[in-house]
Amino acid sequence: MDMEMFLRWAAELGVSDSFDSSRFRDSCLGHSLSVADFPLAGGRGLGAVRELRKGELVLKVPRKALLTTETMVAKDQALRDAVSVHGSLSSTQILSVCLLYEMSKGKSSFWYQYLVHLPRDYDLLATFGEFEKQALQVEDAVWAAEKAIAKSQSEWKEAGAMMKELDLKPKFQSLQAWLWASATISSRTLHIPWDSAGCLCPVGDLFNYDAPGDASNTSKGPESQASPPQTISTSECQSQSEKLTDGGFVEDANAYCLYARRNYQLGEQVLLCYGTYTNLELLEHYGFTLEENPNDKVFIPLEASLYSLASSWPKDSLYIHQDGKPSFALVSTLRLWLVPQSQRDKSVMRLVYAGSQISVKNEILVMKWISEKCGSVLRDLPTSVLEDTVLLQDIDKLQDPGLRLEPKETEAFGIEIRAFLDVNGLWDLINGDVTGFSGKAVEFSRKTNRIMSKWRLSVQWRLRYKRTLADCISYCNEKRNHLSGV
Ligand SMILES: C[S@@+](CC[C@H](N)C(=O)[O-])C[C@H]1O[C@@H](n2cnc3c(N)ncnc32)[C@H](O)[C@@H]1O
Repeated sequence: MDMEMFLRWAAELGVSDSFDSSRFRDSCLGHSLSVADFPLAGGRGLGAVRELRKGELVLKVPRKALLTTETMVAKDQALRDAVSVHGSLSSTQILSVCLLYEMSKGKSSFWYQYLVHLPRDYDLLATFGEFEKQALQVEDAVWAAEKAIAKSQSEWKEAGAMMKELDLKPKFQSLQAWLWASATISSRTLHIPWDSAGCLCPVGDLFNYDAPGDASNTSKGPESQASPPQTISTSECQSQSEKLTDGGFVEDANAYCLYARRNYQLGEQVLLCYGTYTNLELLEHYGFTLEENPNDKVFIPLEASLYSLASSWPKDSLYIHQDGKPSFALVSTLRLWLVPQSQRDKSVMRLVYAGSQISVKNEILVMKWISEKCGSVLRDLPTSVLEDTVLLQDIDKLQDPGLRLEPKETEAFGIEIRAFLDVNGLWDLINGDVTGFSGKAVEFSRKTNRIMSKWRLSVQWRLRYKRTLADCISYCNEKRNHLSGV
């Protein structure tokens, strides 16, 4: 019902998924898209209500509906004055303050119908507590979380004077509120050319994420040669569709235009590509990871001499793909590194830069080196793939709203789950119901559930990392066997 009011409000502002927005005053959706729940791929999202073709315009959001610093300031003199005084803040900090200010207006905000549908909580790295952060285990990831947390705190402090000047209520000035606003902006804004902070795009920010590289599928839906169904002002935006497979602000239309990035069948979730991200970056900026991410990269610690040798390949090109294959640059660098310095002559260098194998012996050494390195990284981590798999199952049990644990189940809990229950003082709650006599399901507080979701994401991330290393070991060993003719 609430959602219906929101979609009607958006329709009144001209948001539309139809060629003739004036015919659809009750809802801005229904011609191409509808809001639906996709529990395995992002939760609330947009589904196709008919077959959609790649490149077709599926949603148009007029400029006046967008939440940008510009549109918010245009409606409020006090905000305009504060923004002009605090020009030293970054545009993202300014947009965060504007968003909190707009939230503080409650029902009197022009965007109230949109604001009430924003998520209450986020799982971005900057919102992780100590326990969830340590659960990432891998040094680079823990460091990324620390950096994100510290950045949010310092940005919040810097924006303090502006929030004070706007006389925001204490709850809107809190770090908690700041984390909410900056996570909203990080995970929901779309790019606009006139403000690097981007814009919040009502309805347009309901699209869930599809990794680039998967957009090539054209076989599922109808063939693109068929004559196009009538779509919204296609002519206005078509010239842009080559450049923007997913969407962008179109000056001529004075609106944000979003396009189908591939063919979709009726009922399928319509996805948007927000960019190319590794799983750690997805976690940092959007608060989720993908089990299958063609852009994921696993970095392993390498010797300093290897980095200096790899000057032809940037440091961030030395990694392992999610499917376990070492990157081209990593293999090339190692080929050279494993040749004794005295033998690195012109012919060797030529082979290395051409991306060719130097010799069977060298290639075997390369595969052995990578496999052993991955093995040692895996051994040095506190838990194994198997332990993490069991832990994820246990977290899922704890997250089950109808949770009723048998005593033997809690006795079998591993160290980490015990530590979680200790740190959060939850043993009594668990044990109280373990007797089974109460017949009542264990109910965790909202705060505990939030921590659990983040902890689960950390375990999911590190498990995916370890699986990639294990796959890399198999890949290298297979290659070695093949090369040695085993
Ligand atoms: C722009 S919003 C998309 C709409 C969002 N699901 C909602 O209910 O408002 C982006 C957020 O959706 C979620 N999300 C998007 N794509 C996802 C995916 N493929 N898997 C899991 N979560 C996803 C993440 O929480 C992300 O921060």
